[in-house]
Amino acid sequence: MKKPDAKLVLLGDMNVGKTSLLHRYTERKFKDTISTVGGAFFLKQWGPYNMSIWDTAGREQFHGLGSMYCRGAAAVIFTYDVTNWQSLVELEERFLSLTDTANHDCIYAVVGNKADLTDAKAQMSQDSGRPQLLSACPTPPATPASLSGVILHKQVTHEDAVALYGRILRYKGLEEKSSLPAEKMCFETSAKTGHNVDTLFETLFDLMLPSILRKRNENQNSPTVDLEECSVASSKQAKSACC
Ligand SMILES: Nc1nc2c(ncn2[C@@H]2O[C@H](COP(=O)(O)OP(=O)(O)OP(=O)(O)O)[C@@H](O)[C@H]2O)c(=O)[nH]1
Ligand SMILES: [Mg+2]
Repeated sequence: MKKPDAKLVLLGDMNVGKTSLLHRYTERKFKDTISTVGGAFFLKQWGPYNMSIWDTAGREQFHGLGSMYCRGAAAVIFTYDVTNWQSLVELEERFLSLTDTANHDCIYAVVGNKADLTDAKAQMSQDSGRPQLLSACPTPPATPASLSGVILHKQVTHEDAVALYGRILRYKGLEEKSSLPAEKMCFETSAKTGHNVDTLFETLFDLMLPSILRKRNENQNSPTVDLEECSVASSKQAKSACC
C-alpha cells in the first residue's frame, strides 16, 4: 500500500453524519451506517497524491482516541448536524482541543451536514402555515404543549458556523485576516443527496497541497523513516480499515 501524502480527519458528535459523508464521497452512495467504533481510515487517490481520510467515533466513550487520530493532520473537518444545536456546541467544548496534535499549518473547515432535513422542515413549516420555529437560537425555546410534535430541533444557521470558525481560529492563535476566510471554510452538506460533498473534500484537498509538497520535500531531504506512518501503512492491507 502506498504511503499517504496527507491526512484529513473528520471530527464531530455521534450521529452528525461523518461516516455517511465519507461513504458519499468515496462510494458515491448514501447507505446504512452503524455508529463508528474507535476510528477507520480510507485512502483516496487524488491526482498523483494519496489522501488518507480518517473517520472518527463521535461517541463520548472513544473521546480519548481523538487526539491520536488528529496527530499530523493537514486538515480537520468539524462536523455538526444543522438540525441539532448541541452538535455545534460540542465541537467547541469537546472536539476543538483534540486538534492540538494536528500540524501547525493544519486547515480547518466547519461543516453542517443533513442540509436536506432543514429544507424539508422549512417546507413542512410553510405548508402547514405554522409559525416558523426554525430560526437558530443559543438556548432552547420554551415549547408550548400546543406546538409539541411540530419541530423540536433547532437549526444552526450559517452565521453560527461562521462565528464558530472565528473562535476556532482564535483558539489556534491564527489571525482572521491572514487565514482562509470563513465564507470559504464553512460548508453545508447533505450526505443523503450528495449536496456539496465533492466540493467540500476537493476544496480541502486543494488547500492541503502546500502541506503535501512540504512533506514530500522534507521526506526527500531526510533519510529518516516516519515510524508512525510506516506502522499505519504496514498494518493496513485493505483500502479501508477499522482501528
Ligand atoms: N437526512 C439525512 N440523514 C443523514 C445524513 N447523513 C447521515 N444521516 C443519518 O444520520 C445517522 C448517523 O449517520 P452516521 O454517518 O453514522 O453518523 P456519524 O457521525 O458517523 O456517527 P458516529 O459514528 O456515531 O460518530 C444515520 O441514520 C444516517 O443515515 C444526511 O445528510 N441527511
Ligand atoms: Mg461514524
